[in-house]
Amino acid sequence: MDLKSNHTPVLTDTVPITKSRLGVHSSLLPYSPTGATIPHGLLLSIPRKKTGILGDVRSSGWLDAMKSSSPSAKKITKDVHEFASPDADDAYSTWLLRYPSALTSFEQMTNHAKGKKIALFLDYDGTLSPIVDDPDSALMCDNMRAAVRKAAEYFPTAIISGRSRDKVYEFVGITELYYAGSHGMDIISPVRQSVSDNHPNCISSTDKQGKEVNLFQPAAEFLPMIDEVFTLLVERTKEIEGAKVENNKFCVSVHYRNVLEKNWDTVGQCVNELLEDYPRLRLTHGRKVLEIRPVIDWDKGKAVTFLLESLGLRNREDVLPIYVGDDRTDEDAFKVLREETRGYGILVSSAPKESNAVYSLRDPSEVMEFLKSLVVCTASSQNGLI
Ligand SMILES: O=P(O)(O)OC[C@H]1O[C@H](O[C@H]2O[C@H](CO)[C@@H](O)[C@H](O)[C@H]2O)[C@H](O)[C@@H](O)[C@@H]1O
Repeated sequence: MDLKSNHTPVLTDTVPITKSRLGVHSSLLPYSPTGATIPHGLLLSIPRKKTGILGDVRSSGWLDAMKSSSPSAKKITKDVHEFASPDADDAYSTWLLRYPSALTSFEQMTNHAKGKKIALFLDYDGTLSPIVDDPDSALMCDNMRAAVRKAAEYFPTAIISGRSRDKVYEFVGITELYYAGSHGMDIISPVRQSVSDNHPNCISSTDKQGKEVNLFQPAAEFLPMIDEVFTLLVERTKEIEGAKVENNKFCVSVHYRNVLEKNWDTVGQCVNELLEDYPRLRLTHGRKVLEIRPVIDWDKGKAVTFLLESLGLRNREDVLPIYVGDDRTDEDAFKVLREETRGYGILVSSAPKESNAVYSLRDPSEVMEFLKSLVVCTASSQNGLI
């Protein structure tokens, strides 16, 4: 299977992803962990600096990063579907040459996948549910739920979300799936001895149905810190109309989708100022959201590898992982698949953007169509092999 296709890997994260890359700091403070529970290999060395000079901070980029963090759902709809200009259409068509639609390339994809077992990895927000103004109302529709449930009958299927694992489980509500919350920092996976041997933070536990599982929480020691930061951010942003702080267990999201653009810098300042006091936390950008997370070397890409290993599917020539996602955090997973030249990353986007994905889908409704097609195609062949 040739996954290199006709384009070379690209770096997608045009917006800086760490505090140091945001230009917040100008001198380097090596990260020194105080906790003992994180395996050494997971520690990220993030250069940090304490400055407090917010003028410098602003001029060095985080406000630009906030502004460029994905068009709103309304804007996408307007730009692409309702009043799409010929220029926008042309740009999207040109972009599709580099990231072909997984629907129009479906036959080609399944031909490449012949004889392989598919493992499905799905992001939640913007992939299974459309982006909406209120994060608590981002429910997936029943048809999508049915499509995911059906897919899980044929393929091992995992949801990997920035949300807390409990929250995403509440939204999805399908017991047959594997769930990774907090951008992969909270995973429930099948019991497998080799995995718990390799990952000291992996412990035996039981899931909601009482089944024995492995629970992997590589940032467990950060829990009190994240709670503290959540409480402080709720307090400090309470005067900013429209700002919303979400506790995602091992990370915190600060939403500014509903904040007037003129006040975005106030949101950014609040977050960056607070982070000055937490050198073991870092900042990443999502879709109109600032995400605060522990400085550990763990992301959605590592979560995919972990889950493949837990499912006994890692390093197997007969396994084809497919990851569908829309966000910058999903790029880590696309990258892993691309670098290992196995599997397909599928970017969900209605607007052209750089990605490590190989294919694209326009929106969640196309994701649903894709999942249904995979099931139909697989059902018509033998034993889950296509
Ligand atoms: O990894 P994901 O499952 O894609 O989660 C990423 C973040 O998604 C949510 O925020 C985004 O979706 C909201 C609902 O559509 C939208 O209002 C918000 O602007 C988006 O950023 C979620 O609320 C975050 O906590 C997740 O980190």
